[in-house]
Amino acid sequence: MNVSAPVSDLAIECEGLSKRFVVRHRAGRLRRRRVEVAAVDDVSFTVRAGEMVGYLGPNGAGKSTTIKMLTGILTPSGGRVATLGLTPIERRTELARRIGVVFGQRTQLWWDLPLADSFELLHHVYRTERARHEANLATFVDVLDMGPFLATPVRQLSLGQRMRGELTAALLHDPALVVLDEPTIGLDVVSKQAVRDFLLALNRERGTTVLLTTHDLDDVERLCGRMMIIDHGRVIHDGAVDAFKATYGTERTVVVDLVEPGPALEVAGARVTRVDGPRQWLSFDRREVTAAQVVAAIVARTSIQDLSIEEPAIEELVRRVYTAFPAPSDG
Ligand SMILES: Nc1ncnc2c1ncn2[C@@H]1O[C@H](COP(=O)(O)OP(=O)(O)OP(=O)(O)O)[C@@H](O)[C@H]1O
Repeated sequence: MNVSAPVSDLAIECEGLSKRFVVRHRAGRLRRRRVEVAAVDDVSFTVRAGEMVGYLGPNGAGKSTTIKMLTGILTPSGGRVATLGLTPIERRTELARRIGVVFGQRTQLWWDLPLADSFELLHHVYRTERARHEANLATFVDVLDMGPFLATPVRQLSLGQRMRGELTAALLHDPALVVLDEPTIGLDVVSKQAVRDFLLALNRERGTTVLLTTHDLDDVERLCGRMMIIDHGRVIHDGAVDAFKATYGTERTVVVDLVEPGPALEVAGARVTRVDGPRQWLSFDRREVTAAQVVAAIVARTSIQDLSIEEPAIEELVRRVYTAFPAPSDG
């Protein structure tokens, strides 16, 4: 496919991209009804080389389906897509050498072999230069702290250890673009941080383009300059993370565990939205008060045992986008 801009400028380009699945629903005891699902519906966007973009959406929104089309796993039902200047489904092998893909739920590691053996096998699969392979591996083992479990069979690794292995497997061949599907899902705090730091360094030091799907707004906030939100197959928001937060992500919630259950706390600028025994949820607009002010006001009134600050969930943000810009009727 000819793309209008030089390959080096655009890592991903899709226009009117769609994917429809036909599913059969039970209709009565014997009959089944064919129902068409528009998993991705007329999606257009570009990602410049060197960008880090978050692709967010609730369950079933169409994130994985988009990624599968970008990487040549699924054929689009309509529209066009170019990844690193190539039509993915036609140039799958060539593309595979130039991109890295991590699907959180699937593995590209050999289950029964020690982790290190998978890396060695991938060196042969990608036919990377030995010196480059060794140098990359040494860096990744160091940064992701994989030394202690390199000799462990993959099936015995914890989820966090395996995810570090998956990232390494996807990046050993120096891809220009890495596509990550839920890279931090289910990870403990330490592994999450290790994965995020690693991706940031990769982008900063090597200029690798990163597209990641996630449910986790925290991932996007820490990693990406830009976020797209997909819902029911359509991109309903595409813009800078900062601007989005300033518009939609202004509400925060302090969750506080009191030493003793008590009446709803009264704190200027915050309101109690839920009480469960000694635990209370206080929501506030961070343009009006800071979390520190809310916490200080609580501590001045009562003794607390613990507290945390919650970000709004992606489902809530999607709702706010719709409230601000009601979706056009599909008619
Ligand atoms: N192979 C398939 N056959 C039929 N329907 C499918 C298939 N794959 C996905 N779908 C449907 O397409 C829609 C989008 O699914 P997709 O997996 O892309 O969403 P997602 O945003 O990645 O969700 P999640 O966050 O739950 O992984 C859903 O309604 C899903 O049920």
